[in-house]
Amino acid sequence: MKEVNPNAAPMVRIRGLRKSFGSHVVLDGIDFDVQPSQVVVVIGPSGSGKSTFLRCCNGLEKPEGGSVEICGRPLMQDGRMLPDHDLNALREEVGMVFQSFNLFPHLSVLDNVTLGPRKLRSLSRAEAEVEARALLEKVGLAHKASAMPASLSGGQKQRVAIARALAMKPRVMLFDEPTSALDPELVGEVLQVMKLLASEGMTMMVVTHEMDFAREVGDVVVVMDGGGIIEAGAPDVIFTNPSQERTRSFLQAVLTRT
Ligand SMILES: Nc1ncnc2c1ncn2[C@@H]1O[C@H](COP(=O)(O)OP(=O)(O)OP(=O)(O)O)[C@@H](O)[C@H]1O
Repeated sequence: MKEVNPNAAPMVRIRGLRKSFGSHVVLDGIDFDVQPSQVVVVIGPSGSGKSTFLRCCNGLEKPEGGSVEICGRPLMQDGRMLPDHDLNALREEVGMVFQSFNLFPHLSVLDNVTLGPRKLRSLSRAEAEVEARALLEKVGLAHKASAMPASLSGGQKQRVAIARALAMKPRVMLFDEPTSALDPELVGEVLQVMKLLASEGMTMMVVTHEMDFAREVGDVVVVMDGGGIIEAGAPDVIFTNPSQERTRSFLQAVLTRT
């Protein structure tokens, strides 16, 4: 477990977060802090609001109430989002990786990674390419710089998506089921890159069904159900001695399935 400085300001501070779709309350007043360098793994049954929670943390979903702060700066307050210009600036601090990769299909791997820094960080093509090649090296794909996304495996696409998110130099990385769309034999290569980022001190929030990853890499495991966080704690506690019966039966169901 990483040392967490109790006096450090949280990297992500969430208070009273509420989100509904129509009459369906998905997040019912969530309070949570993510400390710098922490890896928070979010687990819970299907439909428990894990993705919605993550998406609220970078403004992809607009909540009805509550606040989210990134590095002390409000992304939303009392359910009101920042104006677009400020929201976009703050979003650059929060990288997001989706289940479905979301690469630009008409751009090469290198151009996928350089686009954001050129447009939003105002880097020259040459500067952006130097950084992008280093990131592709980090995710083990330096040799695929000129390839088109369609020629890559799912695991390779996801590693490009991670490199692309990192190219914006985020302070926090959000992963929404990054391995769920992958064939089982490709899951490991993506988890490996995520483990590397964790070991380098990246602050991460990860929604995943990969319980081994939650156990090995998570500093905190958050269990969601019924519109809220039902418990949160160190993986060894959550996995061996959860305080909630709902956590126990969820884990039992998941662990017997895998
Ligand atoms: N855009 C939307 N419009 C209407 N309902 C939505 C929308 N997005 C999510 N929901 C509903 O909100 C609830 C929570 O969805 P969410 O995707 O956050 O759950 P989850 O825990 O991530 O589920 P899963 O593990 O299956 O991905 C679900 O009942 C879902 O159907």
